[in-house]
Amino acid sequence: MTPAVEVIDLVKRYPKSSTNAVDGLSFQVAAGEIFGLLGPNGAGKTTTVGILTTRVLPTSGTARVAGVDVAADPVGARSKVAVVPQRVNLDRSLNARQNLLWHAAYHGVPRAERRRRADELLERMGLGEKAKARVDELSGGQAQRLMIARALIHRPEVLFLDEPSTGLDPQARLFVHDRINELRAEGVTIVLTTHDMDEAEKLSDRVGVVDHGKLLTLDTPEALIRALPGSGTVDATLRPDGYDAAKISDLLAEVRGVQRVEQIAANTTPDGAAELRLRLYVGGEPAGLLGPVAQALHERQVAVTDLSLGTATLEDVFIDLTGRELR
Ligand SMILES: Nc1ncnc2c1ncn2[C@@H]1O[C@H](COP(=O)(O)OP(=O)(O)OP(=O)(O)O)[C@@H](O)[C@H]1O
Repeated sequence: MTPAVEVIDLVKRYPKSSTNAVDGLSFQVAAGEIFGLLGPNGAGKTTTVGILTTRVLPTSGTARVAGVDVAADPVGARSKVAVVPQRVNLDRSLNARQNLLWHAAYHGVPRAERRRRADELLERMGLGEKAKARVDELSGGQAQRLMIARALIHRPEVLFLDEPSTGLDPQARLFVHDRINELRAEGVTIVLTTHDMDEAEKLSDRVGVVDHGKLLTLDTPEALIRALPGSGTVDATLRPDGYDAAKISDLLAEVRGVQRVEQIAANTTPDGAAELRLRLYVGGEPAGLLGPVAQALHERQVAVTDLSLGTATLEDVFIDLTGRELR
């Protein structure tokens, strides 16, 4: 079966830049899949999506959507894809329904069909009451839903969603997630770029993590979490009292069963005491480590304010791959 998205050795260097924004990227997305494209700020995600949606010209390499080469046949490619950008780019001179009708006309949807599809999509996106509302009268969440409706009007095979739930309240976020899952069930392929690891873990069949324009890993969220050294965790909040963080980390790394110790935060509490939060990644059952960890800290007279169990998440995988430094 033809992949919905196919990227081979893709390179993009912007004019006057000394580095490649996309640097030899290769991956495939199967038809009907929800694929999460993740990476820190500046990793090259928007550029990659820009190439796949024909808004950015690649420097070299190949990019295909639904089997169509985006460089050789941009018009053909545009008929197969749709993109929902992060920023609202609706036409403010038109009402909600007119935005959809205009877009349908642009894509050559037959006149009689345009109205039917527009009304159906307004209903589906919970905007039935807002058909005649001007764009300025829509809330951020409603505008976002209207952009999804607009993207779907020409029945694209691949839908690119850029940060689909940034700025949405929890209800709107759940609503959008339900619609995304529904679209997948209908066979639409979805490429999602997001910084929300919880969203990526929940929605994506597979995720690819990119940094500096290169693919670092690609697999199902479950497999990536399982592959993380120590996928169970113990979070410890401590009062280091004179010990430095590195020393306490070394001490805990020696507790049997602890595979890796990561410093999550070092703060000062409102009463002026130093507080340190560490995450211990453990190989086996993390509950069995609570006693030994508490004991090791007690022996050094380090006060513990909280010890709790957790399992690793996609966020842990992401941080493990891309580090904690701010971009
Ligand atoms: N139009 C442009 N001209 C020059 N450089 C650009 C342009 N657009 C992006 N870049 C650079 O290309 C690199 C990749 O940027 P890109 O926007 O693709 O990353 P991203 O992963 O989408 O980041 P974010 O998560 O912040 O949206 C960055 O170093 C950025 O500064």
